[in-house]
Amino acid sequence: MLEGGGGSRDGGGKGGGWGPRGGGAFRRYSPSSPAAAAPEPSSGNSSTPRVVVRRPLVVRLTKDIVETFQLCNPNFKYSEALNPKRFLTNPSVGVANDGYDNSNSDLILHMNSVLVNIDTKQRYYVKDILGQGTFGQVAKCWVPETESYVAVKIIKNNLAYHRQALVEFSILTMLNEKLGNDEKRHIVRILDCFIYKKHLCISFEMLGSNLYELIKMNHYRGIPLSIVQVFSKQILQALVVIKEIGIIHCDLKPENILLSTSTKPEIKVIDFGSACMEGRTIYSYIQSRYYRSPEVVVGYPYTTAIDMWSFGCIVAELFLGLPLFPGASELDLLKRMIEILGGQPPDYLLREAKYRDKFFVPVGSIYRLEEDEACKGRSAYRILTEEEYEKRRSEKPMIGKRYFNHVKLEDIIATYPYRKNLPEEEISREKSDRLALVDFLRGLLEFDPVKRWSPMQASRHPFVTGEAFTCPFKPPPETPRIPVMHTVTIEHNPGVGHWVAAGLSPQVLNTSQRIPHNSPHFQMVPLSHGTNFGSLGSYGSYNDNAGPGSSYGSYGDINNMHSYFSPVGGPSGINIHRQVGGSFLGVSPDARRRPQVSHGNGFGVSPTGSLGPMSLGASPSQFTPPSSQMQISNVSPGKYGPTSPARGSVHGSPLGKAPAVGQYNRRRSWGYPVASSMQPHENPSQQWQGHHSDSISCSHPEAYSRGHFGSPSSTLSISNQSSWRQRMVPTSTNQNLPSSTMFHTNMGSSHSSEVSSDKLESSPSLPDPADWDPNYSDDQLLQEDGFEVNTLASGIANNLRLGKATDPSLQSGVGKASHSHGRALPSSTFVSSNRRPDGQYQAYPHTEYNPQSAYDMHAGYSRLPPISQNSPSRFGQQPVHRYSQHSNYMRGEQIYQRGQALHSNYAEADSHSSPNEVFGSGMSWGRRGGHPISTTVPSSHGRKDYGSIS
Ligand SMILES: Nc1ncnc2c1ncn2[C@@H]1O[C@H](COP(=O)(O)OP(=O)(O)OP(=O)(O)O)[C@@H](O)[C@H]1O
Repeated sequence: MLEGGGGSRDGGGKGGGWGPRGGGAFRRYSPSSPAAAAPEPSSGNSSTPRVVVRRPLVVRLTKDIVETFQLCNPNFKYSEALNPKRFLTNPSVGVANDGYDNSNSDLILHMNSVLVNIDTKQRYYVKDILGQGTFGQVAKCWVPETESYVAVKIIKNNLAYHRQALVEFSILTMLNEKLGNDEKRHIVRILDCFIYKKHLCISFEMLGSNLYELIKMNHYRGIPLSIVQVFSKQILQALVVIKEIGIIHCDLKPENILLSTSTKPEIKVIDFGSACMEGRTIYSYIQSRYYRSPEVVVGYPYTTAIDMWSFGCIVAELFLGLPLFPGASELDLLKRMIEILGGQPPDYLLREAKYRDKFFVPVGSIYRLEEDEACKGRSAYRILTEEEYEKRRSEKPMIGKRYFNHVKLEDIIATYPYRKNLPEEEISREKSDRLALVDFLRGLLEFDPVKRWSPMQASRHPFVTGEAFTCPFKPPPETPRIPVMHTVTIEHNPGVGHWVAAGLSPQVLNTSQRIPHNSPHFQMVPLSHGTNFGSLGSYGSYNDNAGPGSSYGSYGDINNMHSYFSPVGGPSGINIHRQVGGSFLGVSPDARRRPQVSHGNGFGVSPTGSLGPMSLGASPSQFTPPSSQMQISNVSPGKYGPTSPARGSVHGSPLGKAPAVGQYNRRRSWGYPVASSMQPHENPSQQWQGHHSDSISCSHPEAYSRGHFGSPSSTLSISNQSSWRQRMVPTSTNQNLPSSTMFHTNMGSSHSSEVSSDKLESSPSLPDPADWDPNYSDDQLLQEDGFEVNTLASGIANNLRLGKATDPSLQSGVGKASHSHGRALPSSTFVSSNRRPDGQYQAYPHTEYNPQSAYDMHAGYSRLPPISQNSPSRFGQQPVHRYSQHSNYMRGEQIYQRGQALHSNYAEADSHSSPNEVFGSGMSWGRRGGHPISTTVPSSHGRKDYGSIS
């Protein structure tokens, strides 16, 4: 760079530095200036330009560049808007929604994009992408007012995803309300919800890495038991609440448990996008395979107990660093369970299981009585051998390698290498802790869902409480009842309903649906009129005993008992307009049956205090006047994209989350005939024998009631959570909800929706899962149950429309209320669908790999080191491998990697690490002296190469 001595402010640049501050480098441009007019001669006189090299060139060229330019030209003005955009969304070419959306229906985001909640004027400045998937994108956003970051999930401009996101929103809002400001809350906070450019946006508190990433950072060595214990306790606290309000998460796995940004070891459960209500289980293809419960695998009606199975798998994996059941296929998964745990799913369950014959063969009379002494201990079914399976299905089952040196759970845990240099007394303490762990896992990984411990029971285990473990744990009864009058207040509003101002009912009952007989689940359930319970948490139920239809949150009688789900009243972004007697987001799946209900018979359940009318689980009378009939389309939910837990579905769900496919083969299918999912609760007089117990009886199944959620006065509004750090939305008496996301019930509009949706779904074919999923078969695309078509999300979407269009974007697209249909329909892109031979549709998102996804979700939030794009999230890996079989086993591949890495790394074991070191520098804890992996495969693949586990 030339420095004109004459022009230099410090007299020839002597000691003046370079640039505007140092002077000497530039001077204001002036046409009359000799320097500007003509270069100075390069002779050796005093005005000879000279090269000044004081700081690195790049620094000199860029530091204070704006001021430098302004010095040169006072008219120069810096405008960020003129900067070239750094796109965060890929592809970044706008092809729909006036150029705002890409071909995947994703909102095209770039650095510093601003998302605005039009109602509250809250602005979110996009700084990065935290995750991208079929649902849309999760962006890390800056909120200037609070000077903090939030995670905003921006849903694709697509009806199916939109609906599904509403379900997630509803459920999370409900959970958030339930939790209030509970210190011990371990469920992600939802902060705001709004529509921006036709995209539903949900903002969450910002969290850090997930548990899988944590394990990975620890080189797939288990984390110390003390940490496992802390996390277990917290996850259980979350599960207690989730169960209390009758929700099944359906996708619990390490990836969906995130570390909080606090300095304590604290986790939060995320991703309720697959969740459903107990008793309203539509989809049988749920849960990520490694964490899939046996009853789900064999197709038996499931309950919240499936989350406990997943939880057991997670606990084991946290300790071992490896998944306990890394099944390469469902047969393999079952075989591993049977091998490691001993035993198998009980006969009563197999008898009723939809897919029993796919995995089991009868080896005796299936009608023999379990109590029959001669048959005791012997099952009427045996799992198929690989050969039998192949013969039956004309395809070889995928069988993965075994990674542990031992077969039985007890041995795997006991022989897992201790951390190096552990003092003797530490070793003996850990030995005892491991015994407790085994006992704990036994209660969670119980084949019989009835005997499997509930969250409340598990949380009493010495492994969690830290008490000395001496003998097999006998859990307390599940739902000890407490007198209702001590816990609830009831308002009676004739014609409107009752509101139990406390708690939400945990359990759903729909006795009108298939109830397996001869099942410990159901056979002992003496139902009678008026014995429907709206239970209050897991500690009590309210027995109104007032006759048919008088149950809280349910209606009907023994033959037709229904429950409701009207979860949202609204967090800040959502409003509910009550029309024709009430409106709700998350209508009752039973809507079609409402005519059966007599007006005013039902009761609603409402959380205490802040909630007004219109409850979640309100009586039908509150939702639907006798004269009006909520109609929900009879078409299959899947047709429109089930709101399924099966979002990730590679198999079926139009919401198929392609990105997730690569990691877990998250095959899911559509609903199966919903069977009643009564959750028995034990007769208080009976003592559970824990997992050793054989005697389980069901007393009254609890009617599923829902506390009011979304009252108009509402209260449920997120903005009421005054202590929330991220309080985006000003408390407003006007339901705190942005007009942009107001929902109106639209009675009787289902048919039109059907038509609309049909159109949407008629797009061209996409890859068939059969092409890449080894386990795929058409019959696994589960048929939808006609009744259950109208479930949670379906209800939400089919019967609501986005109202008040203060957001211009609502004039069309997702936000647009269809006059005739009353439905929110995206104007532009929809998930491509593929009509299957069985008449159902499948839709697949056009998700592409996003090379830009080297997201640093940790920066500034977690003390954990940043994770490279290719390492951590099994979801973060986008669909390069989407339709590849290999992609399904990516994690297995990692196991190979682990096997290799272990040998070199274990020497640095730090035996004295404390739990808190997890969050301190490095991962100095959890290192072990060896590893129980028996099969070490040459690691020719890098982490990016997602090879097969087998
Ligand atoms: N509150 C949060 N804080 C930080 N990151 C988050 C948060 N919520 C989500 N993420 C990131 O975004 C990713 C996707 O979020 P989420 O799991 O809710 O979406 P999803 O479509 O349901 O994903 P999945 O395919 O894993 O089921 C997560 O894996 C996580 O990395």
